[in-house]
Amino acid sequence: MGASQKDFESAVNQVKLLKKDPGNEVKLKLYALYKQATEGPCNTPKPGLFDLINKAKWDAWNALGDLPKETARQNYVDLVSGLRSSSDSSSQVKPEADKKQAGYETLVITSEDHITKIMLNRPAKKNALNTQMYQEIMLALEAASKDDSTITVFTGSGDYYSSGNDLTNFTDIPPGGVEEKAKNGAILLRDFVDCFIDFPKPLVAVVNGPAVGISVTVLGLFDLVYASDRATFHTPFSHLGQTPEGCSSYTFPKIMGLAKAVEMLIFGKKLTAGEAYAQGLVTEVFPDSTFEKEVWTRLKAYSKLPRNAMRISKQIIRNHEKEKLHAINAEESSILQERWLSDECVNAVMNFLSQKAKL
Ligand SMILES: CCCCCCCCCC/C=C\CC(=O)SCCNC(=O)CCNC(=O)[C@H](O)C(C)(C)COP(=O)(O)OP(=O)(O)OC[C@H]1O[C@@H](n2cnc3c(N)ncnc32)[C@H](O)[C@@H]1OP(=O)(O)O
Repeated sequence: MGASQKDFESAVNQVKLLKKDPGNEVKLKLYALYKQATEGPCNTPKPGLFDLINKAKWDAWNALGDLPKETARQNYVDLVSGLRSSSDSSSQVKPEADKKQAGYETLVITSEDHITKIMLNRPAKKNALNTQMYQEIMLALEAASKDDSTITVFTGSGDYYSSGNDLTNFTDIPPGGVEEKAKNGAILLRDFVDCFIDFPKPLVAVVNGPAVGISVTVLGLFDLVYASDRATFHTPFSHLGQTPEGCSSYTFPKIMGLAKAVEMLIFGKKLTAGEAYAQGLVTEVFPDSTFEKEVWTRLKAYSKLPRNAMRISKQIIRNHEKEKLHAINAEESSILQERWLSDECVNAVMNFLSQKAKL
């Protein structure tokens, strides 16, 4: 006799209680069997090219063809029963370490000793910048520019400083299509980088681990960059079919010379912290074991310096270039708007997303 509706419902509930993630392949099977058991053969339209996850789900369901509902129900119950026995023997605990200040979901912001610290806080995603994080950083910079702190510090939570732009930003296509997505992305990028160009107080990066993409390029707009010797600096733009942003097409050649900037920005050479220091992108490198202690001792001392003198000195140093930086930012953003629509970029992003797809 096949599984009853009650057995099936119970299996559906048991899936929610599994202690161990069964992995994408099994989740696809479960999804497909569930849909077949409850709705019958797949007859919904195939999702679009960019909609990777729903497309994978659709493929799995569609592959079941005309499998009868009863058989699908039985197969589902059998699959869940197998998963339960293997899941009971091992449990996976997801770390839940985020203590977030009210108002921000992707950042932890603290103010102490006249220092406003903005911590990127998506450690499970290596602090990749999703659209919410871009927006929250802009708000945080606006608030920090007006608060009573003397310096503002960026750092990352967990083992990464940041893995750069969240590549899932390229999914979730609006009704206006990919062109609208790219246009909005370029506006967001431009506004985001403008906030760094205009930030009036000394801006410090405490680079606690590897940094990728836009988290590296904007370092050219910071006033101090302290790095752990575990940090690396990587701008794999060509690999992603993309081009430099964050004003790096201007700041990097200026900071490190054309030859070294080209190695990073065109050929995607990943620098160690020592190399980044030698090339002038990093102010100082510290051993990882004493990084936090040394850096924060230093910053606390700096934060006691007179606020107005620091702010005015920054203005004198940076103001000549502001107009130019805004123009460069606008140009880089508009070039990227085109790039995001290119086959080179679409294929590279899809490659990453399909390897990492979670269902
Ligand atoms: C058209 C609209 C655009 C809108 C955006 C506007 C503004 C954008 C402007 C900037 C444009 C580009 C600049 C860039 O920053 S380019 C650089 C982009 N970053 C990358 O290419 C890095 C991709 N990630 C990796 O290569 C690897 O994850 C890693 C960082 C080397 C770490 O490898 P790992 O093996 O140690 O860890 P891994 O298992 O891969 O990662 C853990 C989980 O984190 C997720 N994740 C990591 N990085 C990203 C990322 N950049 N985007 C999305 N998700 C990321 C990864 O998927 C894992 O997740 P899960 O555990 O599988 O769920």
